[in-house]
Amino acid sequence: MSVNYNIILNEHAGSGRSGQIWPQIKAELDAQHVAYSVISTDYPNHAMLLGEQLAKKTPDTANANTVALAIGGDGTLHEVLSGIKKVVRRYPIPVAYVPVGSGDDLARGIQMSLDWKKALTQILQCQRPHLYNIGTYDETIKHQRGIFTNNFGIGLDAAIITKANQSKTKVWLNQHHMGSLSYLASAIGVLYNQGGFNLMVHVNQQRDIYQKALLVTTTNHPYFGGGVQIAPPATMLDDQLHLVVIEKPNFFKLLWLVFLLATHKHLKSRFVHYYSAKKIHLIVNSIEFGQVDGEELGGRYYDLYMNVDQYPFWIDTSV
Ligand SMILES: Nc1ncnc2c1ncn2[C@@H]1O[C@H](COP(=O)(O)OP(=O)(O)OP(=O)(O)O)[C@@H](O)[C@H]1O
Repeated sequence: MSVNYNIILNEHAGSGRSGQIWPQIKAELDAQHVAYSVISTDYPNHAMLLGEQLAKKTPDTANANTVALAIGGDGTLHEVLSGIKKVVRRYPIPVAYVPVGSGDDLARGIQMSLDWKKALTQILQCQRPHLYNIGTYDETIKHQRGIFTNNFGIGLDAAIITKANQSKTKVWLNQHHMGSLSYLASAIGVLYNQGGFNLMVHVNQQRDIYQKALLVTTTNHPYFGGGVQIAPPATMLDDQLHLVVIEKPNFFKLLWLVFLLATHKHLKSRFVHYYSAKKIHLIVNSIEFGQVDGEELGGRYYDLYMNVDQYPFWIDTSV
């Protein structure tokens, strides 16, 4: 099947690494006589509008050969897919991305190559769409709906992402091809300052109340923060959302928890609670940082309903 790739390019992803690599990607596409068009983002969140425009102009027919190809990080793919999903379609447009951002956690989550050349091959040699889980959310206080390919986080992870996105260290680490460390670098200061908050979790018939939640992350796959395995058992193929709640211990136990997290043993800790379900309802009645796929939501209250859905990706990770 001959495919037409509609490229949405964020040259700013990976603190500009994406823009540096793009000429090489273009040369590869031209050498392989791939059919494509390309539009660059002009401002933050522009990829969402470009995704929406693509969904509006693409005929809603079976066997359409359009693929939306994001070039950037997880945030760029998130924006493209969010824009596409604004348009109700019978036949969804498959999405793909070349992971050239800072964290690239989705690529890790679906076991896609983190090397852009190999990742491009996994896209170009794909023969059919592959269905993966995505999350959908409905936040009823601010009446905000959306999707997440990776995770929706409240508390510590969101505070770390907010700090990383504002830090000069992220730029330096990206320039030295260590972008995934940028979240770790920001974690150090935030760990000490982040307070515990009140959380209600409603999953299936069960309601749990936490007085001092520190991190509340609902995820589709194991990774957040550039390769940290927050939910090791999660997979994007199991039709489930995975929720990890970490309660705030004292500072020394927190350092021990960080060690457990680094060695993937944190789920055994009494401060860590793990849920797996198709639907998750969370209430947070204090103002806490939030993040969706690494994009900052700012500080806010939450009355959050999340569901699992599926979406076609034009990526063949067996290549
Ligand atoms: N033209 C632009 N000017 C400034 N910012 C832009 C522009 N286009 C996109 N952006 C912003 O760039 C940000 C970073 O993109 P993205 O999240 O894809 O990369 P990253 O943060 O480096 O990687 P990751 O999400 O994988 O950690 C997004 O918030 C996006 O809105």
